[in-house]
Amino acid sequence: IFYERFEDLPVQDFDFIVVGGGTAGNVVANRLTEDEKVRVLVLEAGGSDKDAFNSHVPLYGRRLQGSQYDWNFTTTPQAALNNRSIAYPRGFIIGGSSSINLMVYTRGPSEDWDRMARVTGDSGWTWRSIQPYIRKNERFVPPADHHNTAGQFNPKVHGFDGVNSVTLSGWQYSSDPRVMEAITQTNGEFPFNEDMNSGFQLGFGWTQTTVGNGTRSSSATSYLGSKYISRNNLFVLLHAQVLRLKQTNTASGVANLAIRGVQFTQDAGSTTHTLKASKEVILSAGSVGTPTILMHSGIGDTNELAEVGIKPLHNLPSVGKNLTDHPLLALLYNVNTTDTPDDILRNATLAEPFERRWNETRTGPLSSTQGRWLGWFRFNLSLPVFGGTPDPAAGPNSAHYEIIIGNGAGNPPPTGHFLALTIAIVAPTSTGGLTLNSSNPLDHALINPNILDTNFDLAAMREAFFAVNRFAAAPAWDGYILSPTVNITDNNLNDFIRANTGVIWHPVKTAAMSAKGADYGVVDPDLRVKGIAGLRIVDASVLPFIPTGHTQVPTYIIAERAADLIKQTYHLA
Ligand SMILES: Cc1cc2nc3c(=O)[nH]c(=O)nc-3n(C[C@H](O)[C@H](O)[C@H](O)COP(=O)(O)OP(=O)(O)OC[C@H]3O[C@@H](n4cnc5c(N)ncnc54)[C@H](O)[C@@H]3O)c2cc1C
Repeated sequence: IFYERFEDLPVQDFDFIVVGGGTAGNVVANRLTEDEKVRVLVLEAGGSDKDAFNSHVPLYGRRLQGSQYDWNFTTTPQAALNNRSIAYPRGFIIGGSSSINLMVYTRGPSEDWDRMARVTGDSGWTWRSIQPYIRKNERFVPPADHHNTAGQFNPKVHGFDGVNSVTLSGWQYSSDPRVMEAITQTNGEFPFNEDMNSGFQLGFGWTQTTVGNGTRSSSATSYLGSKYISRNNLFVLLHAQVLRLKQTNTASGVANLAIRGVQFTQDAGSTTHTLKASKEVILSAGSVGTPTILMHSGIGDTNELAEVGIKPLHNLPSVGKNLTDHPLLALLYNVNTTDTPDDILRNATLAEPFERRWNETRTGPLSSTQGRWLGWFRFNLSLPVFGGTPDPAAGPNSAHYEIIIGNGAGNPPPTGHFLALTIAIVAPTSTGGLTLNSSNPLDHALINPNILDTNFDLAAMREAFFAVNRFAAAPAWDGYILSPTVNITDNNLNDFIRANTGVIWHPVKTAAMSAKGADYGVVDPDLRVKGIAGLRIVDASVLPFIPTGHTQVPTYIIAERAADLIKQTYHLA
């Protein structure tokens, strides 16, 4: 049941307290409360998604950025991006970032998972081992327009009985068949892949999204859907911002440190409450929230904490380190058609009939995202431009860059119709970090993804730019693409990249998993915090490498397995 005020909670003793009702946190809360004897409290800083219209309409997904449902973080000035600070959205709403993201569904290549298993020494993370968790999460459903999807995905590699809806686009645009034509015309450089979620990702395929019945499927709409939230052992307290974790034993010495207490506020710190879990606290506040809470609790690099006036409790220098994200560069092309969502996105009057249609039938252009196709490709690393960098990819079948084909501009200017060919570098080598600005847990942390810091990442962006130009030059686009919206030559390309690159909002690694006994990392492969009893981390921050794909599905998979690991520990049903 959802609660708005601490005073309304009917009980105060819980087996588990989940910090953050986001993508991962709601999975854990759902699975643990399958056992009726277990009582779970979720503390979520944001509010309800009920009236968040833009969160439910797939086409309007971008409108959540910068809204009341966003934490509205910004990065520190990014040296390689002309010192620009860029917006760093994270969901401030039940469902977390799954309620504000762009819904792309990618599991990454099998090599991502096998590398994670290898490095952490836990075979439970291999591609083969995680298959049951993919199935527990995924419910593949027909698209909103019920078109024939034969050849657009491979049903053999999908789950149809999970909790979280996944589908193909339910609205077709005239650009779509041209993509297929361009694929066949580009001499095998950009091959077709029927299903990038099979474990083999390379090539172009149709975008799969976390949408069902023309509506966003978030961890809130799915894992906290009506049949689960009505459980009388599941309690979700909204508007509850966790400030710190609290030690719950008094014995000194790291080996005995136990943390099962949580201090939180519902009124920006005027009043605080402290609750204790009898079994575990599960930290699921995301790649920004989780290291921030750890550090304010005295868990992190002891010297750095002392510098901002925080009393160190437990030295774990990897907390907040190695923050990594995917650099993103959108290339817009003017097109010779009005069959794009640009008009709907910029003009409320033109949007009105489509909104009515969506309200009545959950169909039409609002039922789908702008993302049409995704392509995953590798560079020839022997090119001098890469300067001998060892292959940063997870393996020989894992991509270095991604091309996202979107219909229409993300934020359309007042006139024009567009095709967006957006580049993401999915095997970046730059890493940054997250540190505290002050000892006040209500202050935002300093977030530095250090985008394009390395020569490899800049060279990769340049090469991907040339690749996109080759794809856009295919005859299939004759009469459709009129021109790029900006004139870029080899000479001004670096300037263009530095002035326009952003991120795709996939921060990871800030509380990374490492092998048991490793002298780095924050959690063991079973996601328990190293050297602390009673505390686990379950969210994107534990990923030890940035996925070769978008991060929500890896997060869901980690959360599904984490729930199983917790159940095993306590012999739960
Ligand atoms: C704009 C945007 C677009 C994206 N697009 C895609 C996409 O298309 N496909 C994809 O795969 N991935 C996408 N991602 C990334 C993906 O959504 C995230 O990687 C994933 O959702 C992270 O899940 P999480 O559980 O780690 O964190 P979150 O889902 O962010 O959950 C963290 C939760 O903790 C809460 N919280 C934080 N601090 C506190 C605190 N102190 N007290 C209480 N609660 C707290 C937050 O409010 C939030 O609800 C996108 C992300 C963004 C922001």
